[in-house]
Amino acid sequence: MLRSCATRLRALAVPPARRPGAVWRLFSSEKVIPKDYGLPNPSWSKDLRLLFDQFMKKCEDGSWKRLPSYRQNPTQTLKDFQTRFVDPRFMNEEQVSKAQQFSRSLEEGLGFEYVMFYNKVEKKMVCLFQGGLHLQGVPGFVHGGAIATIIDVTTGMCAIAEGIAMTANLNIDYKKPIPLCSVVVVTSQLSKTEGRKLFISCTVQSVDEKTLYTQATALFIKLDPDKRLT
Ligand SMILES: CC/C=C\C/C=C\C/C=C\CCCCCCCC(=O)SCCNC(=O)CCNC(=O)[C@H](O)C(C)(C)COP(=O)(O)OP(=O)(O)OC[C@H]1O[C@@H](n2cnc3c(N)ncnc32)[C@H](O)[C@@H]1OP(=O)(O)O
Repeated sequence: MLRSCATRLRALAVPPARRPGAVWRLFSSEKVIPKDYGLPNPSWSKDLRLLFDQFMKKCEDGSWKRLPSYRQNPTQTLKDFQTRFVDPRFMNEEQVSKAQQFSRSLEEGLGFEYVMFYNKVEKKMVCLFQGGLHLQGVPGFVHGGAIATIIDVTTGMCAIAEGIAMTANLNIDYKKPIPLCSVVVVTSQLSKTEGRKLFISCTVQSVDEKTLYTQATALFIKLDPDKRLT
């Protein structure tokens, strides 16, 4: 398993800016096309590609939607969020412009490789996740903090589908270690809403659904537009 992961990573020896789909600066207009990280790349295993294809098929009737995923939030989304929730005294424009989504900040194939699909009717978010070699905790297995991250991101996107929300509580039961470079399915579902509180359940399972690696519950709170975060 580790060997095949390393083989795929050798295909990534091309600098990021030269890879197809990477962020390109077009010199004439300085227009920047952000890369969508929720699409296959050479580091994706056969398992991840197969599952991706299966979910793309489910998208054809409109019941599921693939979520595009970027390193940086779209400018307008970021502006709206800051204007509504952040005290301007605590904003550092330079830092904000350089900041990246944590789960997308590692090199392709070595960190979090994932794509998410959302079913609006079922209020369900599915994340197909392959944890790379730089996410190691116990030798050969994915670090518990990395597992918590992918759960937070998946439950978080499930919550954000209801409105801008932040994690207030995350409870995780680690039941079996997740082998590095393997593919797992993270499924989260909105189970209950009480006012601004969103209760979300989550499982991390093997592709064949025979192994339950991790189970979690999360509480997200929809942000109150009358309260600043800082
Ligand atoms: C945020 C997204 C922004 C933009 C989206 C754009 C693009 C998306 C792209 C990528 C996103 C990727 C997904 C990322 C997901 C990651 C999410 C995070 O990791 S967030 C970071 C960790 N969380 C925090 O730092 C939050 C820190 N806490 C707070 O800021 C506040 O506590 C809060 C959560 C904002 C809540 O404060 P409020 O003043 O708004 O609420 P309260 O009046 O205190 O409480 C309301 C209600 O909720 C109950 N409650 C609050 N906290 C808890 C808790 N820990 N446990 C249980 N219950 C809690 C409280 O008792 C109240 O209940 P009620 O009285 O019954 O109404």
